[in-house]
Amino acid sequence: MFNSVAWQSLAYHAQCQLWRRAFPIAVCSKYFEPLKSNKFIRRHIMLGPQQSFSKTFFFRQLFDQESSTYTYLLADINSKEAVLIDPVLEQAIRDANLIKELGFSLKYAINTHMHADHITGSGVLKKMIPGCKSIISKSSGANADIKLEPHDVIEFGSFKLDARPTPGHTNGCVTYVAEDQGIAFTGDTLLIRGCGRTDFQEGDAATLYESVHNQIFSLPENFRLFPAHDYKGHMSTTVWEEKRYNPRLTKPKNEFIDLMNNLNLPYPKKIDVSVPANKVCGIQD
Ligand SMILES: N[C@@H](CCC(=O)N[C@@H](CSS)C(=O)NCC(=O)O)C(=O)O
Ligand SMILES: [Fe+2]
Repeated sequence: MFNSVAWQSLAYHAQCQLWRRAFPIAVCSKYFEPLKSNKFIRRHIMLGPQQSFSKTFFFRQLFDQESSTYTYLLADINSKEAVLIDPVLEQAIRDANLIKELGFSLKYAINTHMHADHITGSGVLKKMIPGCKSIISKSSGANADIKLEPHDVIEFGSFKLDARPTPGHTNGCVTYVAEDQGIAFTGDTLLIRGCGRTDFQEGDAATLYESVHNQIFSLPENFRLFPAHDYKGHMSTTVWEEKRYNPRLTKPKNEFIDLMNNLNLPYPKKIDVSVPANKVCGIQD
């Protein structure tokens, strides 16, 4: 459980305690102030160990530069069953080629929500890969082969994803949690040091705040989080990090609502084509 960083931190802390005894208050409070509440040690421990993946769990993060969207390919290496989370239309050939090359069989093209900034690849992937089914939540209002109810479980090989409802950015937003791998795919509900906007579709800041605090921040702190977008070059985060450093979601609820209602962001460039197409889970013919 303790890695070398944690041991070093504890050794350092013990050393500091000895110094404190030898030189009370004046010297020590100046130099060892950060250790006062053990924050230093906790930071080292929580930034350290994250759960490793099972030996047969395949994980690949893919990126679409134009929309800054992350797509995730997950698979069971034994059974070869695979899923794609949040595929992008323009990257469908890239994704299908990768799946073919690796010898996987794509069971599901899964959406975290009805995207407003790009067209999902799930419709086209269904055409390209016979047997692949599209998935979105029932509360998204979109059509798909499978419409999820809250906490439905998606299975591929020996792995599963729990569909936690996290409305707020849209009504149908879902965070997919792979409990046994210590990871969650947050869509646009939680972005790294940010969150999805709440000023269109069925956006609601208070609902998003509750979703994050009840469904995401309640996960173990060492869980890794993978969002649907990042605009600053970051790739993943953890529950521990976001609970401390997310500049929006660490605010009290009333301040968060105020901030979200005054973001004044321009609408996504492709909103007028994306939303109608995503209502049917992407282009179908
Ligand atoms: N410039 C982009 C759209 C950027 C944007 O609005 N992103 C959304 C997620 S996609 S629906 C968002 O929620 N952003 C949160 C934020 O704080 O930026 C485009 O024109 O496509
Ligand atoms: Fe979105």
